[in-house]
Amino acid sequence: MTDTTRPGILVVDDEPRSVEVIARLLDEEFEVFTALSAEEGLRLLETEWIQVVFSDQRMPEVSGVEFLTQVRERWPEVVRIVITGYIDPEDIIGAINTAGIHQFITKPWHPDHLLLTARNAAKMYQLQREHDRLTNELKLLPPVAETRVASKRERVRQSYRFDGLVRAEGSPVEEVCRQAERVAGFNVPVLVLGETGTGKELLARAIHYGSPRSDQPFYCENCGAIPDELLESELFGHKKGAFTGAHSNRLGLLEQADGGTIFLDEIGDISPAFQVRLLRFLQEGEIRPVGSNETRRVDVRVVAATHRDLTAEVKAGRFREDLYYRLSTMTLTMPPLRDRPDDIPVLARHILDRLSVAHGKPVAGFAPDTLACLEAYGWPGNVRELQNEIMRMLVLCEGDTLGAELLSDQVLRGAALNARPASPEDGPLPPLDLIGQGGPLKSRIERVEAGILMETLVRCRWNKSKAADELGLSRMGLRAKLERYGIERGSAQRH
Ligand SMILES: Nc1ncnc2c1ncn2[C@@H]1O[C@H](COP(=O)(O)OP(=O)(O)OP(=O)(O)O)[C@@H](O)[C@H]1O
Repeated sequence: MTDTTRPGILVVDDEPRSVEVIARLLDEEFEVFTALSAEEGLRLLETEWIQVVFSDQRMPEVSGVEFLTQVRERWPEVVRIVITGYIDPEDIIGAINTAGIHQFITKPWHPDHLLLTARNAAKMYQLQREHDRLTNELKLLPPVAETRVASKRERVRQSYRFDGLVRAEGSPVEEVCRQAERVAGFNVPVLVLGETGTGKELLARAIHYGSPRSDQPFYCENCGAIPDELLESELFGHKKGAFTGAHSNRLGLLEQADGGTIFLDEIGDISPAFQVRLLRFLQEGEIRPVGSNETRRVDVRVVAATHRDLTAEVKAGRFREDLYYRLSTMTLTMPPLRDRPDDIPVLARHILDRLSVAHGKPVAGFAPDTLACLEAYGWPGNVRELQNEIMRMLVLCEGDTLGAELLSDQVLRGAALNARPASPEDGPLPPLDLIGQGGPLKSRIERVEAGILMETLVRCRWNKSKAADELGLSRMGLRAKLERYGIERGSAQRH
């Protein structure tokens, strides 16, 4: 069985004696594989975990550079080194361009030099892998204004702290974060429940970056709507030829996340067969790539999430009870945005600041009636939908404030419909079904304004001082507007 703790090195040379000498030299520190031809070398690359290739330049069938060009095409991450008897500057440039050669070693080589080259190459492989991982994580990062951190890693960590989950004081999200912070330090699985867009993934990242594993990788896999075979190969990896299209070996995410955390989103959607596969992994801590006979032990913390009611799924027999208990040592629930309306203005402000910096479009903020609508709307898509709405408004905005006229019909209409009277005698529902109808912008805006006035008065139980305060109007200003729109308590609005 391959020793995955030592870097794998492949030595290719048609001279058995040369191969043997190099192998003996490197054997103490590396897992060494040897091949007497390029063809044999390619076969080994397909099946073994190899990070560095040393190849002789002069071989009968293909040259070292030609062989390493093929290696580059199929395994670009592998570090490639040529051993050659002569050095011609033009050959070097050609080899660097076509085969991406990391280094040339000239014959006769010194053992110390060869060993040092092997060590540096293995280190380079690791650094490159780490770099790729951080770049991937940074791609997913929300841009953070005013954050100056020393390193990329620190930037990632800073962005995903628990206070990166924006919420108002006293929000139910505070309690969720408190519990998550407590469980972060324990090496136990966490199940995050909540509707789509509520911030489950953000919470999972905060758990990882708040845990002792924070220096290790964090990977996400969306398990929903993806066929079993693909999911299996994504998570567990596969060997070349394991199925049609498996052109090369592939390292699964569970192995890549070794030492760190994997976030399995939409876990409630996995098939019964895959539930068994996952349960086995959780019980044994071992993975076996598709098409391979070898198992490997990995240490990965699992944070799973679903928008489904998983206990109901268990009761209905669609989700295995044993897997449910394995995953849910600690269960956290992200509340929907409509159940935490106080978070809306804080989140809206945060999102607007972030987007206006990211898109270089400074705006002062939201008009009071815009905020009132944002707070009244139900947000079935939660924070993600709020983000999209604000982005849309930012694109359309021509002034320096986001006015209600920029809101989508959906939000305007939904906000109005949600603004139910506190009791029947408090008055009629605002006639905001008119909003969706056509007409010149000015009259549509007036209809929106009238609706917002009505909604605010209903919510403030017709306390006009409170409504005026909330709307940022003087009492006189409010009265003028009410007269203009013919709004009074107990009467149907005339617009
Ligand atoms: N409290 C919050 N503070 C700041 N941003 C948030 C917050 N909650 C969610 N977001 C943002 O909203 C978007 C959706 O969040 P996230 O992807 O974490 O939700 P989710 O519940 O995992 O969604 P899904 O179930 O659809 O995968 C992300 O861009 C995230 O950064």
